[in-house]
Amino acid sequence: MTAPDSTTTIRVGGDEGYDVVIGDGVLAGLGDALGPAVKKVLVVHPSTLGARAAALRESLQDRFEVLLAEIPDAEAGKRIEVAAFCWQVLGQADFTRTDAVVGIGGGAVTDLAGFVAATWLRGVRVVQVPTTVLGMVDAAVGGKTGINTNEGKNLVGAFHPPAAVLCDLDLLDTLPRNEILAGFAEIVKAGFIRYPEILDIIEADPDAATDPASPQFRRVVELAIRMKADVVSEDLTEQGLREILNYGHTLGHAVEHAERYQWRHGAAISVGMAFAAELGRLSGRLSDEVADRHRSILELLGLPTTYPAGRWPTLLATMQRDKKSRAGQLRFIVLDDLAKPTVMLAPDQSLLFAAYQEIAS
Ligand SMILES: NC(=O)c1ccc[n+]([C@@H]2O[C@H](COP(=O)([O-])OP(=O)(O)OC[C@H]3O[C@@H](n4cnc5c(N)ncnc54)[C@H](O)[C@@H]3O)[C@@H](O)[C@H]2O)c1
Ligand SMILES: O=C(O)C(=O)C[C@@H](O)[C@H](O)[C@H](O)COP(=O)(O)O
Ligand SMILES: [Zn+2]
Repeated sequence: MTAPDSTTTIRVGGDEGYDVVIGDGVLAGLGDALGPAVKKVLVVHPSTLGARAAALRESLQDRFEVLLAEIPDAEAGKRIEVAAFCWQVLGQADFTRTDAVVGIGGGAVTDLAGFVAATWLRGVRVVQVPTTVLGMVDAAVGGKTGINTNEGKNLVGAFHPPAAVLCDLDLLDTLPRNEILAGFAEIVKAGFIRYPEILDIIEADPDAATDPASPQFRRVVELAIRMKADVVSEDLTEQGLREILNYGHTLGHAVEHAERYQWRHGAAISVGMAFAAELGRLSGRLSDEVADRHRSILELLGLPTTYPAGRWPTLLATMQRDKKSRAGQLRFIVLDDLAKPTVMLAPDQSLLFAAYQEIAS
């Protein structure tokens, strides 16, 4: 496999179509992505990317008035108080509807920055600059924005597609290895629900696949983004098809909540996919081979696939608030086979418990 030294552009369709641009150095295109009408720009970033954000301001300030908003790291940034802080900055700077927000950071930052952009004056332009693998392949693409509440994950939010997504692979140079691996949980998800080629590439050589300099990495990242772009182009507001992107998330979000958001999202989703595989197997939909492949590939990547047995009642209670629930009935995404996701409606409590027993530690 030869590494593409060029830039790839994946178009997301729909009423407000936009490009996801992937490659080395693509951040240089940020000024053009913001567009000619924009006068003021708020760059939202975590402290870990303070130097990057300052450099960005330097590079943009001959064309725009640039403000920086440093927010708390990771999930601590996805809170209403942090959104209120950003609204205050925007208000004090007289941001108008022709101004724009830039989110530079991992998925937590792009979710918060997108939410601020969605709500300020009922919606201003946002350009997303994901700096984690997870942000590039999933969070920054698709226009789902939001924050957490005490009761659960992403319970408040809006669909607000970005004007562009710039996936500058150079930004991954400083990303710790455990964050790269956490991002692979969403790449594996894309492999199970749409592109099994992803699974083959990872299994053939996990070290190469997870090395941002390798052609294998570029291939799996692009396949995952293509999958997400195709799905959200067809169903932005999750009326149907988009629910497949929630594979592993029903239990995964409950694990994040139980862990008070101290676990990586990818790690929680890994446990959630192991659980979804068992649901598929025990309900007679999924072969042992495909179900077992979940655990083996996730463990190959050093991701967790088990969770303490005694936590089941708490997890079950939290899952009731899952956004896919309808009239108090739980709904899970499960597989009939590789690349054949479907909805399982109101599964019996005994089936859920039995599936949990299979992943309980
Ligand atoms: N909106 C969506 O469609 C969507 C999809 C998937 C996940 N998400 C959300 O994304 C979040 C998880 O995103 P994440 O895994 O990127 O976590 P994150 O945003 O918490 O970032 C992980 C850590 O990496 C650090 N970091 C980021 N970029 C770095 C870089 N280039 N170099 C060094 N350190 C860097 C951050 O400071 C943070 O400590 C969750 O809140 C999840 O709910 C949203
Ligand atoms: O984009 C989507 O749709 C997804 O479900 C992608 C998920 O990976 C992501 O974690 C998303 O934030 C979950 O959304 P939620 O609506 O279940 O909170
Ligand atoms: Zn996710």
